[in-house]
Amino acid sequence: MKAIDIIHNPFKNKGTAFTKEERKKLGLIGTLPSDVQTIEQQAKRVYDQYKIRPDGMQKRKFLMEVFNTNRTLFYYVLSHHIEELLPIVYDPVIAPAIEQYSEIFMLPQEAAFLSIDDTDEIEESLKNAADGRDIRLIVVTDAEGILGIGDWGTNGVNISVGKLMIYTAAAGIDPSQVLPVSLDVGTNNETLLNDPLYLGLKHKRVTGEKYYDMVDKFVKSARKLFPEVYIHFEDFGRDNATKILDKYRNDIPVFNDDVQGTGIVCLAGVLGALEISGQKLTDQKFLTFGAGTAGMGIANLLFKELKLQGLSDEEARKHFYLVDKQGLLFEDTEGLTPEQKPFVRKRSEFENSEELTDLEAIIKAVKPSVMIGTSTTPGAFTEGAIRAMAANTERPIIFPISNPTKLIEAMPNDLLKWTDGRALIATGIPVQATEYKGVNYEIGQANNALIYPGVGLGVLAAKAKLVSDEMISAAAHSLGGLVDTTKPGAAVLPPVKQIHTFTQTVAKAVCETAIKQGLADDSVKDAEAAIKAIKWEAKY
Ligand SMILES: NC(=O)c1ccc[n+]([C@@H]2O[C@H](COP(=O)([O-])OP(=O)(O)OC[C@H]3O[C@@H](n4cnc5c(N)ncnc54)[C@H](O)[C@@H]3O)[C@@H](O)[C@H]2O)c1
Ligand SMILES: O=C(O)C[C@H](O)C(=O)O
Ligand SMILES: [Mn+2]
Repeated sequence: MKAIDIIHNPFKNKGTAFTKEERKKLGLIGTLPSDVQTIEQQAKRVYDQYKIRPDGMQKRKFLMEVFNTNRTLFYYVLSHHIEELLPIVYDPVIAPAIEQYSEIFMLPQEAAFLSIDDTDEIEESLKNAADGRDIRLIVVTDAEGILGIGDWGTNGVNISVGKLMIYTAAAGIDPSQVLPVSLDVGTNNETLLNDPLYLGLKHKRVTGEKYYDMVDKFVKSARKLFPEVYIHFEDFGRDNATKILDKYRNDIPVFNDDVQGTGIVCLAGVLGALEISGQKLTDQKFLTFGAGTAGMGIANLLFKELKLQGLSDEEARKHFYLVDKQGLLFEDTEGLTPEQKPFVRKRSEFENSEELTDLEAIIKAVKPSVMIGTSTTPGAFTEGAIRAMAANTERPIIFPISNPTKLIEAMPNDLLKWTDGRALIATGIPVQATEYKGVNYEIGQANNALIYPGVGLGVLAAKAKLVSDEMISAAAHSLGGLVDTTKPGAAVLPPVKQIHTFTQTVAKAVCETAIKQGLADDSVKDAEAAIKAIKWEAKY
């Protein structure tokens, strides 16, 4: 290999840290400045440069340069400053980076770009992008529902890249074993279609059979080329997310982060909140505001949990109230999705069912104790609605988790004010602790990023054949007991700064459950040892 190929390969490059011996052996003599640096010195240089960049996007662009040049150094810096850098490489700054992808494009970041216009090239494309690497984990998106910002076509590849960064920084997944994938099926985003710089296919989204055939071809080619690969689906549209998950989940290890990852982090958050309030899950009434991919993923996981706690199917269903664009969802509501149908209510339960299209009126009629917002509607949790909720519930559990920041249903400081400090809150984006009447309230981050890296590490360590409901439930429960709930203002979830530790906890729970269920590879007997064996560290 030529010197230039080594220095320009982010998996191999060590930059100024190549030792004298390595420089000699690799033909790098004279291609670098003389001083040989340690990774600590390089990291200081990177971090100092990062600090002087003026805003989130500039900081992100700078970090992407490091990512493009030297993966080990990038992950060293990212994992040492995870709390500070997470919002830059991931949500919320990832949102404008996706919107501007075509304009600021520099390098394809070793992603695989699959085109619906050339489906016979899918296998070849995956192979080229992997470039001989042993791929164990794929994050794939068709970008129809990027966060809450909608359809971003091939620009959405950034979410695959960003989610994978967190896998490595939080859980120690080997970055040379991952592959971001963009399924380019076209876009319905007019801004992109009219943008001469747009880098994706310039036609409307292909749907129906042709679309599902492409997804299938991708899944089959990926499993053929990389027989153990675990496939994480991200930000597919509402009509496809659960459908695709259900198609594959009984055969191969797959995960839909918006459905399952969000379900796990919200269940963990609700359990954390109930630890603080001292209440029981089976006594709660759940209102999901936004009954789409994430909202139904959350409702379904809470529903399964109620059943695990002894409730019958029928009893458990009674605990749920779904609200979507149409208002409270009833049996006769037009446009129900297959996921929503099992959870709808009867009009006869309410005297004023016709009026239940407005959140405040719904809250007054339903009296929920838990409300989770995945509606992509900023400010939807109004003062009136929240005061109405607080009037019926001592410790209302309120999670406005729509992303990015501009779409959040309410900000924690308002929720605390409107409930006189009684609300138990978690948000999707990171929010600083906030003071109210002398108490410092820590705000838990109910973002699936707290969960999916640990789930993935557990699945990969187990070499799991499938991702079962039991593994999902074990992940949600494993976060319990990590927060000191006796402290006034305690968060409902553990803080991001502890992500390295609790990711291990989640991974162990997932891997142990796989072993117990006979879903792990026969060679895997001890979860902790299996996790340790695959953990990658950012060092030369
Ligand atoms: N924090 C997390 O970990 C996390 C995870 C997944 C999704 N999310 C966020 O949740 C939001 C939704 O994501 P999704 O994947 O479920 O999208 P989705 O499109 O599948 O679902 C959104 C739902 O909200 C409904 N909706 C729109 N306007 C509404 C209104 N005014 N009132 C009530 N409902 C309304 C839509 O009809 C749809 O059913 C996004 O902002 C996303 O960023 C957060
Ligand atoms: O990406 C995130 O921040 C969480 C989630 O997957 C989302 O779609 O909003
Ligand atoms: Mn998502």
